[in-house]
Amino acid sequence: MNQEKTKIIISGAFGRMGKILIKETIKNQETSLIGAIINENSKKAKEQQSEIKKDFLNYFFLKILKNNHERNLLYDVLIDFTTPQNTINNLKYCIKNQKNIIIGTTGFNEQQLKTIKSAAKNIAILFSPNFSIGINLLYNITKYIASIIGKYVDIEIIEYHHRNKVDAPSGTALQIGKNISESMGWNFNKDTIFQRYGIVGPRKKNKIGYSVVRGGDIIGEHKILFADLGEQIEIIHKATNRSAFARGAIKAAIWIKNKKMDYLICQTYLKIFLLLKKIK
Ligand SMILES: NC(=O)C1=CN([C@@H]2O[C@H](COP(=O)(O)OP(=O)(O)OC[C@H]3O[C@@H](n4cnc5c(N)ncnc54)[C@H](OP(=O)(O)O)[C@@H]3O)[C@@H](O)[C@H]2O)C=CC1
Ligand SMILES: O=C(O)C1=N[C@H](C(=O)O)C[C@H](O)C1
Repeated sequence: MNQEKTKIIISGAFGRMGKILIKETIKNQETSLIGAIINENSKKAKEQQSEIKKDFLNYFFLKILKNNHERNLLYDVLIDFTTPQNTINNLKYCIKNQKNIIIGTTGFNEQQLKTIKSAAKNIAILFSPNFSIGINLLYNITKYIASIIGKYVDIEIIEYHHRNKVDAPSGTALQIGKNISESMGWNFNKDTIFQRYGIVGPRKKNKIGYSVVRGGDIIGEHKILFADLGEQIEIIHKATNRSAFARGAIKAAIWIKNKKMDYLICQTYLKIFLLLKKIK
């Protein structure tokens, strides 16, 4: 392979996703891990620092980037699976240093989403709440089913995640709902049922209902139910290992390396994956 490796920095080195991203970036023949950023103010990060260095000592010397100055290293792409506020901060550094970014973080508010979109006037951004291939296929499958029976069935999205997840519903569940709403000509902000409690009355038509489950170490499960009278369709995706997300994000980083400014969200991601598969 003659092509130069994609130089990657990972933000959130000690997070659930950060750790697996580090492992997968090291394993990947087409990428080279330049460093990983920790939360300087985090007690947990200080405690885990020696542990993670020990873990990776056999592979390489993990460069922990502690301050903003250090981030101006030669890298191509930053991968960020952290928190909304930290992602917004990272975006500023990426714009300043003209580096592209892969965003996997979820839970952004409207203002933050606008900031991400406008940052794409300066750098290339691929932003997806779910980097697994299965979910990106499911986006299309559910839109297709909705286009045929969506007007007369009840559509419910049920998502299951681990007890430490802080945002709800998941970014993926919201994206599935937005895709269906858009394809049906519904208004996602109005035609959504996020809560039910007490005497809520019969279910209204043309609305998407949400249920959120949090427990134990569930990595991520999304179920889309199309319920009619006398029959139901359920489309289920289960993530059984975070490496599915990490590998997808790394593929995306390789792809975005030399791209100029642009903003791409998840639906485009499947096309990118298929393209990469064809190339190999
Ligand atoms: N798009 C996708 O495919 C997927 C998206 N996600 C999303 O990714 C995000 C992270 O998930 P997960 O790994 O489980 O969460 P974790 O809480 O395990 O990890 C988040 C990490 O971000 C770090 N962080 C926070 N602030 C800073 C900062 N200022 N500088 C550097 N690091 C910082 C935290 O450090 P500390 O704890 O030390 O403060 C922590 O290590 C979530 O939004 C989740 O929904 C998750 C899986 C797949
Ligand atoms: O926080 C998680 O763990 C996950 N978050 C993403 C989301 O909010 O959609 C994706 C995945 O299901 C895991």
